[in-house]
Amino acid sequence: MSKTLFDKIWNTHVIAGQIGEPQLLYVDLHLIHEVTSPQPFDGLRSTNRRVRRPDLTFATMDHNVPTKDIFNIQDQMSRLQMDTLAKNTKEFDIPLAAIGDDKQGIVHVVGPERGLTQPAKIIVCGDSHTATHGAFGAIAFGIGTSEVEHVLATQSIWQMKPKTMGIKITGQLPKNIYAKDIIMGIIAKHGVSFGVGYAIEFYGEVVEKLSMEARMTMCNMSIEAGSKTGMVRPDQTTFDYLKGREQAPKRFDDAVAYWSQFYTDDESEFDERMTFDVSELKPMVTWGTNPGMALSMAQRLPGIQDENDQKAYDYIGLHPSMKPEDIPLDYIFIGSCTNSRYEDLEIAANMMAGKHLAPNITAWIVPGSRAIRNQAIKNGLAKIFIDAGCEWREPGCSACLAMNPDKIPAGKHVASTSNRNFIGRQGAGSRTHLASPAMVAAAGIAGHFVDISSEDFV
Ligand SMILES: CC(C)[C@H](C(=O)O)[C@@H](O)C(=O)O
Ligand code: SF4
Repeated sequence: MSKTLFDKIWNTHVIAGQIGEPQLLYVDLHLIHEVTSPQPFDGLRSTNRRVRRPDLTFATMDHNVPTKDIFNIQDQMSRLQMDTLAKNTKEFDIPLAAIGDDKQGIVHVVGPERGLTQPAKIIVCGDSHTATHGAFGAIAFGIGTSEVEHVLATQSIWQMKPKTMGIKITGQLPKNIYAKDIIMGIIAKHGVSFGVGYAIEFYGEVVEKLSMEARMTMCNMSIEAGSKTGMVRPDQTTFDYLKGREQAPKRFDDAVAYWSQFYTDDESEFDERMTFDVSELKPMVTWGTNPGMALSMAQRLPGIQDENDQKAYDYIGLHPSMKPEDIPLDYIFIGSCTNSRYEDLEIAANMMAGKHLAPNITAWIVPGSRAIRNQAIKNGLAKIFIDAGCEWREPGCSACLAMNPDKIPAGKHVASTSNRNFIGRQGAGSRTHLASPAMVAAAGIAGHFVDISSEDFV
């Protein structure tokens, strides 16, 4: 019988339970960060249990890292969370990439970078953007705090099997249009909850040509469509990315042979299907307070349909029928697990090379990991950013959610490569406009958003 990629991985991991009820699944990789792990470890201690597979668990520090002066953690809560993670990982023998460490970075950036994220695995983390790892053809999803404890203790998790949705991406990607625009375009069209209850697989000719970095950006934002899991079939691009990475399988050819069995046999197997054509896609930006409140550079800000729109407009300080070019920007932020990988920085640096930021703009460039940071310094990207007038920071979540000193001030507008534009997300009263790294970099130079896909843009 033909099966989906999702079904094949699921079926190889069921330990107990029947379809239609929660099933117990084996977990191949458990990623941990400082925010959602303190209680689970307390739970283990209070019941005198150990971590079942510390070797399949990996911890990093990301949310609370001060990206300017990494060891100078002023905030008491942040410091407590970091110290607690260091203490817990030591006590339970879990590998930790602490601040300053070569392997440290945003959890969803370092998993793939180390080669821990691999096809056909089940990967969990107490973090909603775990969907990112699905780009490798893994089932990867965020879990709650009590589930983190369960996985630590048993290396397994109870889950209801979701339905599957195939999103076929067709057409030709226009100039300067990226994976970020595709996923933002899909969410703008179908809303922030169409994926609830579904595991999404992205497929089709456009996806096949995307780099691993771009696939990660798409899968990362599946959660913003309500789906806990976004995935892409593993292929040669996936295998080439993984080859030679620190934690990649040593018998690599055998691994590739195994991974190659994991694909959707027939698209008619999806419970739900949709198609998204990118040929006419324009750069996307958000105007409101959820990722679905977005428009393309060819549109004007929408009219007020309901109370939610009114609230969003009141918060964001804009008005209907404005052009996206007229959104007054104060900051640009290039970072987060959506868009802080080397390729993202390279695209942004290309936009900024030999140019300088507009006088109204403050820019923070925050690489997703120390490895990326080092590579960007070595290859001259950091210099381009610094010469353009940007602040070049240390790796961490930074202004993506402002759980650290990187906060956008109240009332200020930021063009951001992150994934959420919720009220207060990037600092109390901050006003977020999500976009691709190329768009955000170009906005930094121009001082406002510009249509980088237009013929006139050079
Ligand atoms: C802090 C963490 C639990 C949270 C998440 O789950 O996503 C954060 O990473 C976010 O992006 O909002
Ligand atoms: S970068 Fe942002 S979205 Fe990603 S894990 Fe950190 S806070 Fe969450």
